[in-house]
Amino acid sequence: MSRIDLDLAHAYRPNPRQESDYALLPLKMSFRDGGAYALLGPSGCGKTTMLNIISGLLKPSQGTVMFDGRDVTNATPQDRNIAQVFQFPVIYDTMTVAQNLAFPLRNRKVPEEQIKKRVGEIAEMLEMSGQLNQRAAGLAADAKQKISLGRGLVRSDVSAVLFDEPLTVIDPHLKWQLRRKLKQIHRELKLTLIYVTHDQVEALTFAEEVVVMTRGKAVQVGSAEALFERPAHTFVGHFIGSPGMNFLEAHSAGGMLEVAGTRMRAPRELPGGPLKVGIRPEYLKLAAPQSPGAVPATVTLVQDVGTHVMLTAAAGGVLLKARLHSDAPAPAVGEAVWLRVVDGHTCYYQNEELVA
Ligand SMILES: Nc1ncnc2c1ncn2[C@@H]1O[C@H](COP(=O)(O)OP(=O)(O)OP(=O)(O)O)[C@@H](O)[C@H]1O
Repeated sequence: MSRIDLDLAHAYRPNPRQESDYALLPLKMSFRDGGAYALLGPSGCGKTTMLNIISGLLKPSQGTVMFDGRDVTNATPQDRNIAQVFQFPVIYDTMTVAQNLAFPLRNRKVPEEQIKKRVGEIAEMLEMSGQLNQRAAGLAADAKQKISLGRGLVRSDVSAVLFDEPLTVIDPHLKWQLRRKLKQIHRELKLTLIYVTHDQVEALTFAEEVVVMTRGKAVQVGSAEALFERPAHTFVGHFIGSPGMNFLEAHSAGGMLEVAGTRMRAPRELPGGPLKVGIRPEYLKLAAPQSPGAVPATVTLVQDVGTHVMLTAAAGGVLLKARLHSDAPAPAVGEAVWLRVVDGHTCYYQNEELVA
């Protein structure tokens, strides 16, 4: 297992001049030895580029990749000792499940006894013990992908295991199980795992730390809780959560804050000038008229989804979402309400970056 340090940028085109020429803007990042990471972001943000640079399939156009302090920028994936699991199964159809799982070990001339033991362990973790002697050709797509996962995890001496959207072909029910399995396997094997996905639920359930990416930038690296409670960038606020964080234009001066046309005392020290106030739907609450931290709003939609009521209300030219308890009486569409937008959970942004 290795600690991985990146200090690099990548442009697919020669002579990059502007930000948009880069698939990855200059970044410095470290992956802890034995950590479970997810690279999360929308299509085209640079996740696969970063993964391929780590594996050695792609050389960064500038900068370095270090494994345990060793410069591996010019090393091949084999030299880096990386295992990779791709979106679609990469297995040998003519071999049995056991032979497929054993393949990476036989390649490395691991003694047969150890191979048998390790293959047995991995098959058990993936609940494939009963299929070990079956030919891969006859198996369903998700069983084949489980073999691919197993082949990625079977060697204990790899620097890291990299996954590129490995659950795409898996049906939703099994996806849930496999995500939990991978987490359990990580706890047992303590491998360094890096997992690319555009699905926040997948990232947040699997990883200890999630790297949130947008347009060639890693905007935040943090735990699920940190990304939820203190998004470092408005993009993270939008992207994480369902629905994402609410944002309102605000202005701060001399200890006072004006939010959506309502002046209030600033709850803590804030930088002066224009700000964005961010509050998650989970923390946005109905409040008494004129109460501290609240702004007036008009209800535009009330959706009772059983576990909670999702309220949509217009304030300061934007639509805010509030997740309310189902058992409390919900206001009606068209009703004038007050919503507490400023409390202990509120985050403050300037130029899209968290400032308080
Ligand atoms: N081989 C290539 N040549 C030129 N441009 C590329 C190449 N591969 C990717 N890109 C561009 O680099 C940017 C980042 O792509 P990348 O595939 O890393 O994103 P991603 O986040 O993995 O997206 P997806 O989830 O769609 O795979 C995109 O603008 C993409 O069009």
